[in-house]
Amino acid sequence: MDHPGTHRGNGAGFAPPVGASAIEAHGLGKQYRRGWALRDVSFRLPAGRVCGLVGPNGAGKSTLMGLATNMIRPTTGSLRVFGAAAGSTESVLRTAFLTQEKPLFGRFTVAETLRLGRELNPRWDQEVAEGIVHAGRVPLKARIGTLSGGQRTRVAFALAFGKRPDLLILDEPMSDLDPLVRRELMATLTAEAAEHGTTVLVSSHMLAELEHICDYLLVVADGGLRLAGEVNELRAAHALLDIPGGGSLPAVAPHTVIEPHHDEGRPGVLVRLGAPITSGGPVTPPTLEELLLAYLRAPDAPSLIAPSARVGDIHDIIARDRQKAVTV
Ligand SMILES: Nc1ncnc2c1ncn2[C@@H]1O[C@H](COP(=O)(O)OP(=O)(O)OP(=O)(O)O)[C@@H](O)[C@H]1O
Repeated sequence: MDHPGTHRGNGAGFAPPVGASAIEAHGLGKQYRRGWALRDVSFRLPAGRVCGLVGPNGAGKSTLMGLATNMIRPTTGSLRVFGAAAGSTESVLRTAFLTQEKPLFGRFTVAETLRLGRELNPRWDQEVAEGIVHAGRVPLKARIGTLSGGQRTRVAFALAFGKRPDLLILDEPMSDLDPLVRRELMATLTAEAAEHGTTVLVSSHMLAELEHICDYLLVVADGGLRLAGEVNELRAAHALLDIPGGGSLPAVAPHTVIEPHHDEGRPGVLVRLGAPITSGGPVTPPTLEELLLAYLRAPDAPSLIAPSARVGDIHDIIARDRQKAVTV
């Protein structure tokens, strides 16, 4: 079953509707007894993106994913999935969630587990699910309880992909996989996302790995959103600048220094650009990993929500109105 506003599975790639949001959060917050796990978070994740969710331990990543899948109820604010309230039938049918725990029935065989997936999901794709299981040579007759941790993860992946979700949320799903299997499942992930236009939100501490698969980024720290936007727009908003002689920080004004950066022993800084740089040769944007490390190491740096990730942005509203006019 296709959904309004999506174009799916023609094998020629996917162009999400202009302005469509997979996730939109407004003033989202979650307070536990010990304090706020997430506070006043507002952003949108445009449909069709593969988005990395990054942050230090305890930053609020799992909480955000729990809120997006209605496993956790917000204390403040709201979150919508493709325009529907998190937890509504529509958002549940369109979302697959894979956690670190991967709860599966130990007594079920792999085949029975996939059959359950088929019976519970109207859009089930048996071929995709079996393909993922077969690629790891996991026997369909094996009981889940007898599988290794990595094999169980593979079955959980098969269930998630077999559901043919529009939004796939992965909470550090690959921590127990060997490097070759990680690579294989990452490749499956990006191929599936590109072919079917699936929006992916994946949390990971493996920054170098995210660089290969993500075109969008959310960085959380201490319960707040620090960076949000397209990888390219976030990288282009920053630069690595040499500081000749090693001193003179005023030379980097009007930019915001995020952190000192030493490239092959040359003193420099990673800055958020406050104005275009017109002199001094080409500007080097940081790699995604350099950018993420800088923000993780500099918790006091001001947050940056790029235009594409802002909610209530006038351009969004205009684009969405245009889209509505086209689809009416
Ligand atoms: N059920 C809960 N009860 C109380 N506090 C909680 C609960 N779940 C999470 N927290 C707290 O909320 C904060 C955010 O936790 P969360 O699990 O979202 O972080 P995370 O970014 O996913 O961390 P990690 O990278 O370690 O998995 C932490 O301080 C955590 O202790």
